[in-house]
Amino acid sequence: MINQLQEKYQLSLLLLLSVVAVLGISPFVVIRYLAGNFTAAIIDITLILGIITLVGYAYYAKKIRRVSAVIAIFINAGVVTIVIANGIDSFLWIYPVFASTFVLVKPIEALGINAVAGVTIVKFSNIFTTISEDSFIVTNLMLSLCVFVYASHSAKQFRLLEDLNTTDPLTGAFNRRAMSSDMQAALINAEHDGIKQWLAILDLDYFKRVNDKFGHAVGDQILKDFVAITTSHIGKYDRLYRFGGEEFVLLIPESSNQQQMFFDSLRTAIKKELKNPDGEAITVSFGVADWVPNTTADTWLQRADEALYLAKDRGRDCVVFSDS
Ligand SMILES: Nc1nc2c(ncn2[C@@H]2O[C@H](COP(=O)(O)OP(=O)(O)OP(=O)(O)O)[C@@H](O)[C@H]2O)c(=O)[nH]1
Repeated sequence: MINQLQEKYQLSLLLLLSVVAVLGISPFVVIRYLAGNFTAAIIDITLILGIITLVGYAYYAKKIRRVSAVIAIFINAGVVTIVIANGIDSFLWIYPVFASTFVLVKPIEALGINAVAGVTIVKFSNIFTTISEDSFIVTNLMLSLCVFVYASHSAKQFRLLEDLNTTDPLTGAFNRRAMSSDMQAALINAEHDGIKQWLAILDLDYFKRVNDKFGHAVGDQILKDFVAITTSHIGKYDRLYRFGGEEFVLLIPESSNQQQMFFDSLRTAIKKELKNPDGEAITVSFGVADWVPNTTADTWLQRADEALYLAKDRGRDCVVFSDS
């Protein structure tokens, strides 16, 4: 859900790479055919059709990572086959293919795939009667290592960008952007498989008094403590978002029928662990709405907000469920 940015980026790279590959390989189908080298022409056509099919599948099925890995293996197998079949004439294809592998899969996986392809070429092709085996190995190692360093660095930058894009800088909870895309995914899943899902708005009680009495910096620390405590009590797939100010949203994508107990025990745990500097408990009010057919992001939040309003009205420090 959170990896949408990465997925979009990977898909655009995949499309670009496939266009470059198709434009680059297509002329060779004609050249090999005219030269009477039908095996090479058939391998080239297979590569082009394979790449178009796989990229088309990735685009429509949205299985970008898996298909990228298949394409990486496919083009490496293709280059190995063509170098073994066609010899020195096709040798230079190794370099763009090995470099492209780093665009398709994780750097360490690309190193592995390239290593297998390189060793296969060394073992089975006859190109080393024309070129030096040492040069082949050293130039490939240099290429792979340089691209490996670049790709690793770029992957790290991407993770950072993704964190900045989806995380609230003060508390470390997910932000509203992440919440919107996760809610859309949760709604699609619920609509598709009918699994009950829950959305709760959690609002710290009388937080203004905390700020007024202890100052904004202490208020900030309490918000961070709240996130740390809540996160430690929720499930692996449950997600906490900062909705704004001292309001947070908890999205529970799959759940048992024990929701009343779960939210109450979470409320009690927060009350027990979240304290102001005088040691007094800070309480939280919960407004909870379950997923019902035809729920939209807006109606879901609205129902949870109405339940929260009732929780505040009933004296705070309690859980109120929307009655749909
Ligand atoms: N320290 C700090 N305070 C914040 C932040 N965001 C919002 N607040 C404060 O949260 C307080 C919210 O106050 P109110 O909306 O009146 O709510 P409340 O005092 O919690 O009262 P109830 O919600 O009715 O229980 C305000 O004082 C805001 O300044 C933040 O990032 N840091």
